[in-house]
Amino acid sequence: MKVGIMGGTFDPIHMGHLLAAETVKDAYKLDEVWFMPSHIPPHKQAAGASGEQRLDMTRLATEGYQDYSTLDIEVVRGGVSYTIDTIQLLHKEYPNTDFYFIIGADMVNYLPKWERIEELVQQITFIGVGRPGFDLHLDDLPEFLQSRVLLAEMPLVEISSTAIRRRLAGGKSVRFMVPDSVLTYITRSGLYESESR
Ligand SMILES: Nc1ncnc2c1ncn2[C@@H]1O[C@H](COP(=O)(O)OP(=O)(O)OP(=O)(O)O)[C@@H](O)[C@H]1O
Ligand SMILES: O=C(O)c1ccc[n+]([C@@H]2O[C@H](COP(=O)([O-])O)[C@@H](O)[C@H]2O)c1
Repeated sequence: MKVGIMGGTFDPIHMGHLLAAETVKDAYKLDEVWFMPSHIPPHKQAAGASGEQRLDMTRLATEGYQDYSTLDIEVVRGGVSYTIDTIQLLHKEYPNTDFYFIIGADMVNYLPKWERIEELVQQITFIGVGRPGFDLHLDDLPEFLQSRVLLAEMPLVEISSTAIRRRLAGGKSVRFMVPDSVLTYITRSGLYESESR
């Protein structure tokens, strides 16, 4: 089985994440995509919403799609969510599955700084997608990475969780930027009413 892992802070999950997953799934004929909220992201400030809230929103966004699901493994593990630790666990639990890690162009450029990246690229293939404001090409990456990163073309989506949080704090609409079920959750729980970061 071929499974895409869409890792993220998902604070909140938005249409850019969902479209990236779908485009890669289609381009590389993956059987499923598993969305995986991190506990503490390795390279940025801790999330605004709690791990449980980000899991709830991710579950709402993926439920009802039989080829999408949500993995709670990093939130349950706690601590800083280094991908190398997670992938080692996933390989143990699913020895017959090929994993592909889906990332946006910002993360492709940042790959050389990932924890134990030399080891990680031996264990997983990355698939990068475009994101407005970030160049997506592999020439600047070290050679050991270039052959382990595939690219997929996707319609560029100029949406970020940061912009969504800002809009909500400013009382602006984010309808159609996030799934309706996620918007209802945000509104009911009063998340992002003020700008925390
Ligand atoms: N609009 C987008 N198009 C393509 N990829 C995206 C987009 N938004 C996020 N991604 C990718 O999805 C993954 C998870 O992103 P993340 O949850 O950090 O969202 P974000 O919008 O970048 O958040 P923030 O604005 O809080 O930094 C990353 O690999 C990121 O590059
Ligand atoms: O393992 C690392 O060093 C590492 C560094 C940066 C990002 N990641 C992972 O990449 C995914 C996207 O990261 P982020 O911070 O954009 O949500 C998420 O699953 C992170 O845990 C992992």
